[in-house]
Amino acid sequence: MNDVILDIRAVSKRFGNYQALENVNLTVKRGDVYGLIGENGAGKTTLMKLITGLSPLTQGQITLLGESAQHYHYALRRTGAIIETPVAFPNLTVRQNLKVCAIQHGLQDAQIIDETLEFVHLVKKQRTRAKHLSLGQRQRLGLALAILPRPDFLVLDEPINGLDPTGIIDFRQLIKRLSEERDTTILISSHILSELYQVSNRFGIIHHGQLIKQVTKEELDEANQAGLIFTVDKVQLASQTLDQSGYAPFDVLDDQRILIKDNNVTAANVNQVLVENGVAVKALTHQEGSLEQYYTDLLAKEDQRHAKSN
Ligand SMILES: Nc1ncnc2c1ncn2[C@@H]1O[C@H](COP(=O)(O)OP(=O)(O)OP(=O)(O)O)[C@@H](O)[C@H]1O
Repeated sequence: MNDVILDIRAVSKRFGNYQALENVNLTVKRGDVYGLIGENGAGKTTLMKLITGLSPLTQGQITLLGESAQHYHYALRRTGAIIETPVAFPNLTVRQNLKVCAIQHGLQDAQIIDETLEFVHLVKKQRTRAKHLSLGQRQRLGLALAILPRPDFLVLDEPINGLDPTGIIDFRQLIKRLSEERDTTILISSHILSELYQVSNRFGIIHHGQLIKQVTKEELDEANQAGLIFTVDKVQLASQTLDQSGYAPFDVLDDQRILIKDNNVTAANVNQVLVENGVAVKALTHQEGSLEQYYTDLLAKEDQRHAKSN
């Protein structure tokens, strides 16, 4: 079984004299929810258009679902996408839009339309014309059209743009369900990094048309020191106790605080072990890995490096 769904090799894209993408190498593996991050104009949409065949490459090679070059269109049949604004026929109802999509994909079964409507929570709006939907409902219709043929791979360009907080939470759950229940591999971009952090397991950072970093969530958490922080009275004794009890990995942050990096440990258990061994726990905090912090630090370093080399 091939575990690489998308393999981008040395891809460049030029618009006239403007180099929008330069020597991009990126890999999406089966089951990934891959978060693509970058400033306005960094090249995210351009890359997604190349992947979905909406725009031709200037240089390089893209292999999608094992297909490349003249067989690429086979892979596109198994790929769904929302690039920029979702496309639907404004005068058709939600259901009619899905029906047109089903016919285009040679799907006759009415059940697939019902299932899709249920999946995106648009059953009650199925008789509403697309032009009368709210922004969040339109985004959900866009997603419905993209997932109706049950694609193996889904490309979502800023799908949560403009949604209200409930809409964002709703969309997050839809993406998680697509990944967990339907095994869809997803490439998603967003400027809302806290949201991207919650749904993605790997991240790619594009800066001025170059992919400057690919990082897993674990690596990011490690870099950001995510985990449980115990503030204790005897830090050395606490460290010995944790060592002996197998609560690794952990870091002694200073003379009062210890960070346990494993997010799966139960705070109550650690607390009990420490107290039983004569360590008083004064405070306990949960430190989240922050994609935003990681991203801004990385960009600052990158810009510094760039300034030095000029
Ligand atoms: N058809 C085009 N002709 C000329 N330049 C283009 C074209 N499409 C995109 N560009 C340029 O390529 C660069 C990358 O644009 P792109 O839309 O990929 O950025 P982005 O990372 O998606 O940004 P945003 O977060 O603002 O959506 C921009 O400077 C843009 O102006």
